Formats: sequence, structure tokens, C-alpha cells
Amino acid sequence: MKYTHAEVPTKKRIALVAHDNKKQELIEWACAHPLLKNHTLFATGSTGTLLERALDYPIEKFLSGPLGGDQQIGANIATGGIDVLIFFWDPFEPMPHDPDVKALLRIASVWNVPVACNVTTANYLISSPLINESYSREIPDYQNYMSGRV
Ligand SMILES: O=C(CO)COP(=O)(O)O
Repeated sequence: MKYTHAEVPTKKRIALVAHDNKKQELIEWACAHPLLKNHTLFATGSTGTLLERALDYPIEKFLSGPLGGDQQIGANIATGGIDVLIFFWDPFEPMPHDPDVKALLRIASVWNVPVACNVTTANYLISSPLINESYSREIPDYQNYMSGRV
């Protein structure tokens, strides 16, 4: 695989997602970090509705996770529309949409997007100076990949 770079803007596009047993944790984390409001926030349906209420800040909501929201966020990562993923997934509960969860985590890895799956990592991420700076992110060179296939 050949790689190229994408410029990540100063104002990040941050996706916030939590499974039901982790929603309260994510809400408390988001409320404790008002700096999030310097960025554009996205979320899956139920997570987004709860966060919007708690933060009193607009959140662009996708479908609910089990109905395709995880896949929508994954598609946005692949097309360069999301720069950071905060995904508090539940390690104790099997989900009907486990394949979607795995696919979202995989595609974030493919496109070298930073992912926080727990509060500690989210704290490290949000306190990184890079969250308020532009950043050159290494990504797969799609043109090169395609030219080798067709
Ligand atoms: O299921 C989810 C992530 O896999 C989250 O979806 P909701 O935010 O709609 O609950």
C-alpha cells in the first residue's frame, strides 16, 4: 500500500458514539470538556440526542447505530469527513450490530483516524496540542491503489 497525506483542519470534525451502558460515561466526559465546542460534533442517533441535550450545543446526528449509524460514520471517515472518533463501545455486551462496530473500528484504522475507546484515551486525545492545530495525516493513496487494480 502506498500512502499520501491529508490535511486535518484545526477545527476538527469529531464523531461521538457510545453503547447504551457507556452513554452516561460519554455524556459526563463531554460535559467535562467544553473545549469540544471549538469543533464540529457528529454522533450516532441516540448518543447525539442525549449529548445535544446535555451540552446544549448542536450535534449533527446520523442514524442510530444498530440502524446504520456506525456505517454512516465509517463512510464519512473513508471519505475524509471525520477527523476524530470517540467511541465508548461496551466490552461486556454483545450487540446485534457487532459487525458494524468492528467495521467502524477497522475503517478508522485504515484511514489513520485517532480513536478513543475509553475515558483515559479520550482524555489524552483531547489534551493533545494537536487537537487545536492542523495536522498532516498519512492516508492510503487511493489513486495509486486504483491504478494498480483497473
Ligand atoms: O450502537 C451504537 C454504536 O455501535 C450507538 O448508537 P446510538 O447512539 O444510536 O445508540
